[in-house]
Amino acid sequence: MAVLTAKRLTKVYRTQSAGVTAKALNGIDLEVAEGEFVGIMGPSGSGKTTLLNLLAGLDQLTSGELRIHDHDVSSMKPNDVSLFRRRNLGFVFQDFNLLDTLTIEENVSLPLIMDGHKGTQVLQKVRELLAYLGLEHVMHRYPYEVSGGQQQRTAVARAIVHNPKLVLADEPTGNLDSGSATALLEQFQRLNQDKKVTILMVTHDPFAASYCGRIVFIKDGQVFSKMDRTASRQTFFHEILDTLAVLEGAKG
Ligand SMILES: Nc1ncnc2c1ncn2[C@@H]1O[C@H](COP(=O)(O)OP(=O)(O)OP(=O)(O)O)[C@@H](O)[C@H]1O
Repeated sequence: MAVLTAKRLTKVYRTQSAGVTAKALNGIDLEVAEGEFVGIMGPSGSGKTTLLNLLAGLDQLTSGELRIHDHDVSSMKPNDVSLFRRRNLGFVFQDFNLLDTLTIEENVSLPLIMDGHKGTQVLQKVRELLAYLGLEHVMHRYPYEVSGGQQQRTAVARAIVHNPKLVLADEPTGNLDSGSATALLEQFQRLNQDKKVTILMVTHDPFAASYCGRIVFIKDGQVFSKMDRTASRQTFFHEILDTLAVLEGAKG
């Protein structure tokens, strides 16, 4: 079943200077099925952030159709979009975005509390997840008292604690050292395989992308090519490097 279906998405930005427009997305089609781990790659300025913002309901499409879990997000009112986003999506950002005034455990509890859940039910679910992600020994600390890798795993726990239909990750390894990045990618892979979490990840990094099951390459606001992982991660990594070389070399 498709979790996300985007058809002919376009986004035109109107810049401050009168009459000047920038076409950031130019007819993107994208489909993500339940249980997939999909990567989005593309050169700087190709439209990755714009695409993610549209999928997240943080910005409005200029034209096209966007369905998430059979809801037509493109025709929802802004208030409905924010509620829909909170219930159905999870987010992991490059800079973690944790609240410094809350402990690790409280940060992860927040989505459930905001959704009206209370007491032991919240505590049990959060502690289970923290244990699964190897964070139980730091759960009473504040974000600035744990490592970057632990902060990002906390962000992952917060992104999935309410069982969202889709997790959107924007350069999640961008601020991590290589050891923590690898650990995070292995967690993503485990969550995807064991817990069937559906993930869409934007990344510049071919190593991070090699953990995905499928990559969609974009260039100049359009889909340039798609690639499925059919063999080992190492083989996929080399295939991604080859495609990036063609992508960077191709005239826009
Ligand atoms: N608010 C804005 N107003 C006008 N143009 C914009 C705006 N945001 C992005 N753009 C333009 O839209 C295009 C796509 O930008 P976007 O940020 O989506 O690319 P990106 O692939 O995420 O780039 P990067 O990898 O450098 O973050 C670029 O040409 C950019 O200059």
